[in-house]
Amino acid sequence: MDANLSDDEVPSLVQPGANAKVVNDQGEEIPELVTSADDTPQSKVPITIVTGYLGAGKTTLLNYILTEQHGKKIAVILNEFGDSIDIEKQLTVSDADSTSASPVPFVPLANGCICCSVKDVGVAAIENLMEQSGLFDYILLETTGLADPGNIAPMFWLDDGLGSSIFLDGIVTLVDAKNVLKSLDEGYGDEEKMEKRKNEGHDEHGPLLTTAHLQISHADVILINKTDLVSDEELEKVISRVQSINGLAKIKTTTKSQVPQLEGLVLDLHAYDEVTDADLQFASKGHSHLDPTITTTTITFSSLSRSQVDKFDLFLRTILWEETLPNNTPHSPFEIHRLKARIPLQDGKMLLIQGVRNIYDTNESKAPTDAESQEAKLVLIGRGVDQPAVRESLLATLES
Ligand SMILES: Nc1nc2c(ncn2[C@@H]2O[C@H](COP(=O)(O)OP(=O)(O)OP(=O)(O)O)[C@@H](O)[C@H]2O)c(=O)[nH]1
Ligand SMILES: [Zn+2]
Repeated sequence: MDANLSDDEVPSLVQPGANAKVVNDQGEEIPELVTSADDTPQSKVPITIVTGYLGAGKTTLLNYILTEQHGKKIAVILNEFGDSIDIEKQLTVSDADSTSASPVPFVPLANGCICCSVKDVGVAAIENLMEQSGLFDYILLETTGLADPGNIAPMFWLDDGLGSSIFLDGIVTLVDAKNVLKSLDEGYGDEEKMEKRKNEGHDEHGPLLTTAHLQISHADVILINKTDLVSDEELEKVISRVQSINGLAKIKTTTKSQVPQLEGLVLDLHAYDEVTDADLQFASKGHSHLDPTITTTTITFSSLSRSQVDKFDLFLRTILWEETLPNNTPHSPFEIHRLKARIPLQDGKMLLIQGVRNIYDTNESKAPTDAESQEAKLVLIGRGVDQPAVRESLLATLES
């Protein structure tokens, strides 16, 4: 399977403005802000997506969790989300079969957990599973080694049908310490592969994105596993490389996927409903350009007035939906995988923004406490995000 997915393969349900189209006098479509979900009600079941390259230790992690004391009834789903084309097929199948679908087979496990091993059923399986809710209060979804979390996450984050019963808690990516550098370099310097992609009509620039990049750039927690197979020196190299790609994720090293604690590392991450000061502080500690393909960049600026909020929103829509900069500012191509922002407002409130690929969600929260940074921060993960033009264009848009 070709794991290097491009934008035109993003399933239509996550396209911006797909639900609501507003047209102005000139007949131009005015993009609508993705409206934020209300605070997650208690009845919603959290889902953690466990991803990672082939053999990285995903199943080992799930088995470890199921034998640990965590006081939760966890449903484990082994799934094979392929690329977006498969997801669309799965959605169609789920519609056609929803009345006749047989109940998902459950296998009882230790600790009151249940396992439901479904392959190639995708969203339909989870919907069926939800009909049995009450049986469990947490879902762990193991995706295949080739899945792109950037395609999977939005289905659980914003899709209304599913969003009503479950919510995306976070994405945990397992990394094989022994093999990850090789996987990340796979697309680099491979002229033949790049030529083939160009001929297929992909707009490539620079080294190819590998599946390993996609899984690291979308992660909220990264577990660098199999530490027993590498030297301390090699491990340091892996940590630096992973950090240079994704400066937002929490990074932990593990052997046999044995995480030091479950809470906050695998369960209850709240990665999509909170944007903490600490998250962003970590990202802005500075980064090296160890990976030529994907990096994290942090743009800081001062608090915004109400009228600047609209300008900020215009900037976001332009970079996320048009993959360009406002006012035709010249720039090299860029592609944003993940975004978080925490923006103090001059009226004392705080704007919290989350994004995955081209969808984003804005929430307003109470004023920051004295201990928290009063500086506005926008963190971007993706390719080409650290070019000066992005920062300059944001500042110019805010001042316009
Ligand atoms: N040496 C070593 N082996 C490990 C470690 N963690 C897992 N393994 C082994 O690596 C192999 C793959 O682990 P899995 O947990 O099945 O990996 P996975 O990510 O689920 O693999 P796929 O589902 O095939 O993508 C198994 O034989 C594990 O026992 C570790 O920390 N060190
Ligand atoms: Zn597995």
